[in-house]
Amino acid sequence: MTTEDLVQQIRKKKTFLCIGLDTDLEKIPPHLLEEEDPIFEFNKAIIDATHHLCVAYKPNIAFYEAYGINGWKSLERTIEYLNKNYPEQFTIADAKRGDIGNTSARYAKAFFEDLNFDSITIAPYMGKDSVEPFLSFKNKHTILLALTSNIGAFDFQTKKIDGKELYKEVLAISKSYHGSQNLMYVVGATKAEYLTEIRKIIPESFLLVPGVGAQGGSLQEVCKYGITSDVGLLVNSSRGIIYASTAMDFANAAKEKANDLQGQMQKELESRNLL
Ligand SMILES: O=C(O)c1cc(=O)[nH]c(=O)n1[C@@H]1O[C@H](COP(=O)(O)O)[C@@H](O)[C@H]1O
Repeated sequence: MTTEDLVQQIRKKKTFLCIGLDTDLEKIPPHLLEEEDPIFEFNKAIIDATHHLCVAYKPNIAFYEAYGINGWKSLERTIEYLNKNYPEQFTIADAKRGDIGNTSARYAKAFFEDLNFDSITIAPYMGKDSVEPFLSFKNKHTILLALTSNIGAFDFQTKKIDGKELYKEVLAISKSYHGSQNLMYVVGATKAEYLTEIRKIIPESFLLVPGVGAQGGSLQEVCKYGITSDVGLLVNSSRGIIYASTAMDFANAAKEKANDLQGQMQKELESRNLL
């Protein structure tokens, strides 16, 4: 999917919500455990109930790898279901990969070609040759971790090197990578006040912003500091939406939560004349 297609979807649906499919057998409604593939059945129900309220889905790969071959099969069925039934959705493999060049090239093949995701999250720590193999895929997007939502972000990301915070170096240096037009960045919603500085370095790039909902980030603050004329934001919520209820009505409860966020997003877009 191109960035232009994504922007068009955001304007059409009046939402920049990304729903995180962090599907955990210990948290899904117990009645689903009787199904042959409970993870897929849960995802399918959530997707069918919420697709009109969001523009992206982000399965976090850890939640699938945790169940071995069966988990991987559930992931495969989920991305196939999305690509077949909702091809307008932007899909994010939250895999946080990145390795020496030839290994990164294999990760890229796995997620972009075999599974056919639109994008993948990547850790920038190993540098240029670990990121560029992902950037060589046309209309596929590489979402580089810049300033993450967790407390550990302060261990390294905000530390200064030659007087400049490391996350700012990640943003500035990555712009020189071959294929950098395919880059997006992760900035945690819990770090919204940093977005003013971030936008000085990457004024237009799309940001994946997790941390609204369970981690307490504010959608309004994220918009205040991070929104662009093309919106430039995908705001993710996982647990806050998908685990709204563990009863039979779980998909409907998830829809209500997504609907609430969509309404707030529409308000933010309308108040800035971005629709
Ligand atoms: O790359 C991510 O998506 C990510 C980056 C980050 O800085 N913080 C963060 O929470 N995430 C992911 O976003 C999701 C957040 O989930 P909730 O806190 O349940 O909404 C999880 O899948 C995290 O792994």
